[in-house]
Amino acid sequence: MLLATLFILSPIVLTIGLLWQKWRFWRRQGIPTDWSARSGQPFHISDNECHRKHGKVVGFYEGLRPCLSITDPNLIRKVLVTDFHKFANHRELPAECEPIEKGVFFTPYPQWKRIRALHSTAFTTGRLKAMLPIMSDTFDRLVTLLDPKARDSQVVDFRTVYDSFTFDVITRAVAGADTNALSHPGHNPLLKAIQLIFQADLGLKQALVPDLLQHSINASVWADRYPNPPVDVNKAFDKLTEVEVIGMSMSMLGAGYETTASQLCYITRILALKPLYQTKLVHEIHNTLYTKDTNELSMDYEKLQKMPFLDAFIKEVMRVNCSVTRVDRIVTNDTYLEGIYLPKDTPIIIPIWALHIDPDHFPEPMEFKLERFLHDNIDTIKPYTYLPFATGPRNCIGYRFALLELKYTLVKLLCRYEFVACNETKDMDCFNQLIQLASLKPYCKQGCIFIVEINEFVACDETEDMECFNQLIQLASLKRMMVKIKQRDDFNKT
Ligand code: HEM
Repeated sequence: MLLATLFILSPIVLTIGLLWQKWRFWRRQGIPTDWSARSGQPFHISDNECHRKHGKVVGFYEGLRPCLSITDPNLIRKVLVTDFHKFANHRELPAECEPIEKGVFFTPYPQWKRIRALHSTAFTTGRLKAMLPIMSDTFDRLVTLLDPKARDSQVVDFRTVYDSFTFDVITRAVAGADTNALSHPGHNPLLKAIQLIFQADLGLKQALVPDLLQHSINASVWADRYPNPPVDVNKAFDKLTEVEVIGMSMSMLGAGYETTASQLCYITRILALKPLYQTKLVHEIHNTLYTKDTNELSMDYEKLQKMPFLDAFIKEVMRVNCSVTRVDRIVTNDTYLEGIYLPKDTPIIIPIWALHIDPDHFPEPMEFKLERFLHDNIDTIKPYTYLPFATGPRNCIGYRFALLELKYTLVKLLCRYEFVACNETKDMDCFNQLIQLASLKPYCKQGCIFIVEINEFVACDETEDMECFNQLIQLASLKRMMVKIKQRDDFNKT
């Protein structure tokens, strides 16, 4: 009897002992451990909660695997920049799924180095300047869509509009394909296929099944629009296999349209809610771009770089509303990070949003204050605390393109339109505060508790708001951005 009991109990005891050993990994090293159930909450919320509660270096577990999350600027510098080769990779895809795994985002070091170098040729200053006509032409399509709505002061869902706009810009500029998503916002098959790739619940492999995507890209790369592609780009493409070219196109399209569209949504919302910024930006546009002799506005790459108010405005929008709320790195081989032992394959998380709203780095973090990024104050921002595009050798390859597109589009929009907050725009603001409020509650561990608290708060608001808010929580991304648009009559049209 005793033997039988021992026989049954020993594997259980052994398993518990093993788990105990594994789950003491961080404690043994004196690193605070976050035990909260992270599932059910968007990353930015759980990351922020975890750092508010435990400090700037926190361990947690994904199953048995230890993971480290850091908001300490010195450690971030080491991981992203100075010791880059030890932490060079993003997480791998769950299953083999060509061609996206051959794209620059997922390719592991050292192969990544070659691919990244070839891709970088697409974002030199010369090439960015050459992309301005594409942005201009695509903006004209946007105007065709928005003008009738602006004439009637309609409420527009800018989410769908900007998704199509940025998708057209990126497909034309980076993949040399023109799918004209703006002609039917929300109904473009290629855009839908790309969106599927990023719906986590479908699984990447399944989402890639539509041949449509590959065929579209294959057929269109450097087709009609670029019968004679620039020599340097041709050379770069020669050095990539066909799968790598497709992987690259998918990485660029995927990484390049939604991120930028989200920022345009946030920009539009802030402008609508704080009209004073529209006035100030219009003032700067007028002072910088208006030519007295010709009585016209002229815009080029250099002039756009010399607009400090515009620059600060966009930076502050990106601080509070990151498109990418966290980045990760994987430890390449067993190593130490400032005395912390990290076995091979340990994920390291850099929670960008939590970093951006840390009051140690940005006083009154929830206040929209673009002064932080104006010349007189910029030096007060500590290095490695503001990272909308991350930093170091594996930072966002398209960040200069994205900033150019944001600035260009914002200036053109403001020359033509005025944005006015409607009820739904204001609700969004309230929802954002709610998310932040909830995220500051240190002991709100589960998604359900989180929602109960929201329910209490929302009880006096309309049901529709709740629906919209739930979408926000679930997807941690913007589903809609409703703002009223009006024709501007106080400005020369460009
Ligand atoms: C506002 C817009 C954008 C934001 C906020 C953004 C942000 C980011 C961030 C945070 C990363 C991760 C960097 C890291 O892991 O260290 C990233 C990577 C990347 N981004 Fe962007 N991005 C934007 C627009 C774009 C655009 C327009 C393109 C393409 C033209 C692009 C292409 C990429 C690619 C290919 C990577 C992977 C780089 C690599 O692993 O070497 N992004 N982006």
